[in-house]
Amino acid sequence: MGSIPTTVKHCLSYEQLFEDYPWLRRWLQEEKIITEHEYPKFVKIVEVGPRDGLQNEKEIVPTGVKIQLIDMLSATGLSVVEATSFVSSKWVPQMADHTQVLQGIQRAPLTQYPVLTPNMQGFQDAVAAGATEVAVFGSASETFSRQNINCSIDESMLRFQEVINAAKERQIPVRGYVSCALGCPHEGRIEPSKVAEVAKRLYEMGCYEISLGDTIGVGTPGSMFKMLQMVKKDVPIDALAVHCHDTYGQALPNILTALQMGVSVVDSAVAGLGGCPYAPGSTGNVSTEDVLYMLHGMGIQTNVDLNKVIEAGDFICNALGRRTNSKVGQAKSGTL
Ligand SMILES: CC(C)(COP(=O)([O-])OP(=O)([O-])OC[C@H]1O[C@@H](n2cnc3c(N)ncnc32)[C@H](O)[C@@H]1OP(=O)([O-])[O-])[C@@H](O)C(=O)NCCC(=O)NCCSC(=O)C[C@@](C)(O)CC(=O)[O-]
Repeated sequence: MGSIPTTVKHCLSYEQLFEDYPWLRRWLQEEKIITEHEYPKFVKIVEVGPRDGLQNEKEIVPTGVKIQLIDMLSATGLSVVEATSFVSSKWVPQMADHTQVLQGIQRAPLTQYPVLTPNMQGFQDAVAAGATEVAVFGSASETFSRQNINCSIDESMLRFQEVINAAKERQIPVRGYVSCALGCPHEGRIEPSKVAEVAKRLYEMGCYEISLGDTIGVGTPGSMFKMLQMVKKDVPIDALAVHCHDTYGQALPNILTALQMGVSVVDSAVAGLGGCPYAPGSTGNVSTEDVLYMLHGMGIQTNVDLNKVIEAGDFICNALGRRTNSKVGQAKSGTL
């Protein structure tokens, strides 16, 4: 029997075939013809600890501590550190020092420091304070939208459009959040089609990335899969991020599910800090340390130094007088 011509050999190599046609692997997986997964080679971590992590703290965290935390996180190699929120201090007193924080940090050249801006007032204040990236935050739940930002989903979209238009004029990138993507503290289950609708609106309005928030951490790999399957029909997978709170201990499996579906941006908070003041019962975000440990163990690159994140976690936990929520942080410090 003669040797197989090179072109045919190539056709016989699945890896080559998948490299040439990346959609083929996903289609075969979705049709359940193959069950192996292709993971992204690089994952971008969006560190939300200084904002989402601290916004719900009862005692006001000194501005100097927030600044030192952000500076320590900047030194880890993180390319995004969400710094603060330009929201009403009556609603979220912990973020009242937004301007001092943003102006006090030492910006690393390759790191972005987005801030939350719910409306034009927040946007203008953020720009005056030197913000170079902002985020608008909507919800897939009507009730949560009213509780969190005091308006309906439709009204919020009008406000966000104004912010996005003004940001475009200044070439300021805008990130979009969709809260309650896997459940709402008031309405319970949220239809994936509703999440997809809100995500699509934000994307079409000009948000470069849409972060899908499991605000109260009730999702499972099953609900994450169904939700993402719906959303990715309307928003390119490359423009999606996942933002998982760990209330029911499902954050890492949920993130793994998202990675298997092609998501390559993950929000997390150092030491697993956090919770939304308007989401009763929600606990902290998945910890950055645990996400990094999982990703690095899988051979996925992040350009983030895990040991330096653990140091930042130790610093903020000492300042708050509390034990880290990160399993990796606990294991490394021998306090498991
Ligand atoms: C959106 C508002 C401001 C509406 O609040 P409102 O009371 O409806 O606002 P308003 O337009 O009626 O104005 C009332 C007062 O607020 C002031 N005001 C108006 N806008 C601002 C502003 N930007 N900054 C500072 N002050 C502001 C405004 O100037 C006025 O002041 P007064 O005349 O009474 O002295 C309010 O509801 C608010 O601040 N909400 C923020 C809630 C929040 O920060 N939640 C946590 C973040 S979301 C989250 O954590 C979820 C996420 C993103 O992590 C993803 C996930 O896990 O799902």
